[in-house]
Amino acid sequence: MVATTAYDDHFHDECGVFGVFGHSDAAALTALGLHALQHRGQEAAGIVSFDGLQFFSERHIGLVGDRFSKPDVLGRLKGDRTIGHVRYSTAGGAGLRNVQPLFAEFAGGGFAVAHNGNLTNAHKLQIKLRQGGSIFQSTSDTEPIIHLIATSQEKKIVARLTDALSQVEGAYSLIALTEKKLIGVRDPLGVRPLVLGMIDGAPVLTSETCALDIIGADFVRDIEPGEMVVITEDGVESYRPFDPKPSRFCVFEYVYFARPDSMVEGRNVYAVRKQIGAELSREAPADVDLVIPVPDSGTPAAIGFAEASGIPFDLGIVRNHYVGRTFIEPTDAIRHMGVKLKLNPNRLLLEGKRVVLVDDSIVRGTTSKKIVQMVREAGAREVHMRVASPPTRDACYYGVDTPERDQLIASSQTIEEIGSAIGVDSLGFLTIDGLYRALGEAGRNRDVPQFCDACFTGDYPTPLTDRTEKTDNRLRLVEAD
Ligand SMILES: O=P(O)(O)OC[C@H]1O[C@H](OP(=O)(O)OP(=O)(O)O)[C@H](O)[C@@H]1O
Ligand SMILES: NC(=O)CC[C@H](N)C(=O)O
Ligand code: SF4
Ligand SMILES: [Mg+2]
Repeated sequence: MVATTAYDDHFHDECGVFGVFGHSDAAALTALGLHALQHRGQEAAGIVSFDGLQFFSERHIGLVGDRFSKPDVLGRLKGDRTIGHVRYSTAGGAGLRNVQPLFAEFAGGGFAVAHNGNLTNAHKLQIKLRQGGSIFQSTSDTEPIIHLIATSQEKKIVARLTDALSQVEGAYSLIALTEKKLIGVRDPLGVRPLVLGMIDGAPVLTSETCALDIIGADFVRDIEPGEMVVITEDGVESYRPFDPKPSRFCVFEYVYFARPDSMVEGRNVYAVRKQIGAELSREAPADVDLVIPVPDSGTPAAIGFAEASGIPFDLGIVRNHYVGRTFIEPTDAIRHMGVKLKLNPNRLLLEGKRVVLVDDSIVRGTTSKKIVQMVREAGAREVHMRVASPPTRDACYYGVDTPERDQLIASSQTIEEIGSAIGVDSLGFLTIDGLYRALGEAGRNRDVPQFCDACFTGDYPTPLTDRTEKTDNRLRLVEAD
């Protein structure tokens, strides 16, 4: 049986995109770029290329390395321009028909699109489009964009895409490939990242700079919120098709999602996480012998906590790196081993010690409870916990697959109650202003918040139309993956 592990309760990464225009190794570079973005989505991956005559598409369930490392697969992706995607589904299920890039034949030629984000009015749009005659091939929230482009009254693809995107709500960093163009666009709030790079004179668009590093491309700049870049053989052109708005980049990218070695909106993610740990040590100090990270996601904040507090840092929990997000679970007994499949206490180090565990976030609290128990059983005398983000009280609708609000422990329990539920001697969270300070701000601007922080504050920066209108979008065809 292939089942989801006990870790499936948490915030999942989202998706990653990568595109290159005008390079003889386009498909191989894209596969490498997607490999660097694997942390953003492990369910499926896909690449579409164009060779001047035809488009080629390879979309597979599974990891990039498993599916896109073979010469025959890359050999089928002919041409000097490609776009690719790694997916963690937020809408429509994980089946192959929802794996991106999505592709459509328009009157004006082929069109492939890869999307990071999630649309909050996709169901409503789907219903309206179906009533108008559209036939949907997937249940992905990305597909309505294709139908909106197809039915647009505008002439040129850039105007048609703008027309389509002006009707969608939510978050998107998109890249699209046509016969003549590679297009990149970020939603007006810039919730998800997108950067421009350059390799051997060929422009690259991708989610994070770590995907530029792996192929040796230079980082050129972030695509701005609300900006559309159109790359052709003549170069890179920039458009501002939407009304300007104050940006609301996802603060959780800094806390958890982005890779620590990426530069995101001008900040190094690792440096921000260390700064977050330093803020946390000032806001919620702990009188202990050791700072222990919950690996890997809690490690940079724990280093920052230790440096700022002067308390020694040590690896009191060791992680098994070969545990995937989903794997074969032969029996229930093994499934119930839960967190031990992934994490193991470093007993000699913990015995008799007062320790503070530092993790990036508490979602349902189930992992934290098991880790605390495990560290106590390994002999720790006191176990305190400090969390490098505010309590997660609300779900995300912008490209991150989160449990619903009622599954989030902080939505119904106070910090003291969470502390006793997970069994710690003391529990402290970073405040929302502390998080903003770690990002170099004086604090959260209540009138015009500088980031999206809705999962901490409930302050959603766009309408949540499908949710508020309870739009029904039942899956009519259920396919095997
Ligand atoms: O409060 P809980 O619901 O129990 O879970 C919280 C944990 O879940 C995430 O890690 P996860 O184990 O998913 O993966 P990671 O290795 O990416 O940190 C997160 O980083 C916390 O460590
Ligand atoms: N996590 C994402 O960004 C996913 C993109 C898109 N919403 C999908 O479900 O495929
Ligand atoms: S709700 Fe949270 S995870 Fe989602 S975009 Fe906003 S800050 Fe990021
Ligand atoms: Mg974690």
